[in-house]
Amino acid sequence: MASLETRGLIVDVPGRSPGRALDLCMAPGECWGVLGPNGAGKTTLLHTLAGLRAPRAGLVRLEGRDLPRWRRREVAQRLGVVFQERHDEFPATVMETALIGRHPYLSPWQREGETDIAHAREALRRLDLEHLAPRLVSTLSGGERQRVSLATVLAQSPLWWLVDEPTNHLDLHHQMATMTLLEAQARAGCGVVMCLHDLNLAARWCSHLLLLYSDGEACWGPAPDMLEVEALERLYGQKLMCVEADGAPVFIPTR
Ligand SMILES: Nc1ncnc2c1ncn2[C@@H]1O[C@H](COP(=O)(O)OP(=O)(O)OP(=O)(O)O)[C@@H](O)[C@H]1O
Repeated sequence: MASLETRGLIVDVPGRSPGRALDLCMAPGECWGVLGPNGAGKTTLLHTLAGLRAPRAGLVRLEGRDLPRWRRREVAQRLGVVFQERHDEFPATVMETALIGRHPYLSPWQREGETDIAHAREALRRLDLEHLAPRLVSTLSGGERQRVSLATVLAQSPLWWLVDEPTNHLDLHHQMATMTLLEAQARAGCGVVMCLHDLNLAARWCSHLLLLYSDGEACWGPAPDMLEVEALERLYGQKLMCVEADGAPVFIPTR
């Protein structure tokens, strides 16, 4: 019942023919990677799943109920979205930003309480950001800001994580730490849907994959079934070779 589903979903990518309707059934515990070339509609799909953008056709269903039938606050308690870039440049500190994750649980003029502050502190600790708590977000590096976005959703404790490029701007250590965090969320009973450009992160960490093609075609299923060299070459218009390392397939673009 805690599933996130789509029925006949056509995401609204302007100027594109409908392509294949998405009938996805994503369950808690699963980690979905959305792969595809630039402009294929990955971000648009994520925003549609979050109810931030209307689909061209079809519907999104959360816990068996159509998304528009939920109250916005109920959705915010269940779906956490990590956007690719944040442009809201309010002069807020790292701590104040993490506390925004608690707003779905507060009434409009209610101040954050001790539990909220404890959630935010713990989220900052998990993302290696404790020492930056009093800093203005506008003064942070790209990778530090990305970790603040992740910490804000962690403080929110959503059932579903919708993440656009989780490793954007992150160094190798923080890439691994972030993927480990998302995997731990899935193990703890959350669902994760993430757009990824790094095919190898997807191959290593995702239980399921959705391949979105430029023309609106799509296919999806358990990751091992989707990691076919030919399908991936067609997806990216790029020749690939595949080797195995550390127990996972590794795809290398050939020159
Ligand atoms: N408001 C808009 N008006 C016109 N075109 C738009 C609008 N929003 C998105 N698009 C177009 O829809 C297409 C899909 O965009 P989207 O951001 O979902 O792609 P993406 O797969 O996430 O790409 P990327 O890998 O570059 O992040 C793009 O071609 C984009 O230019």
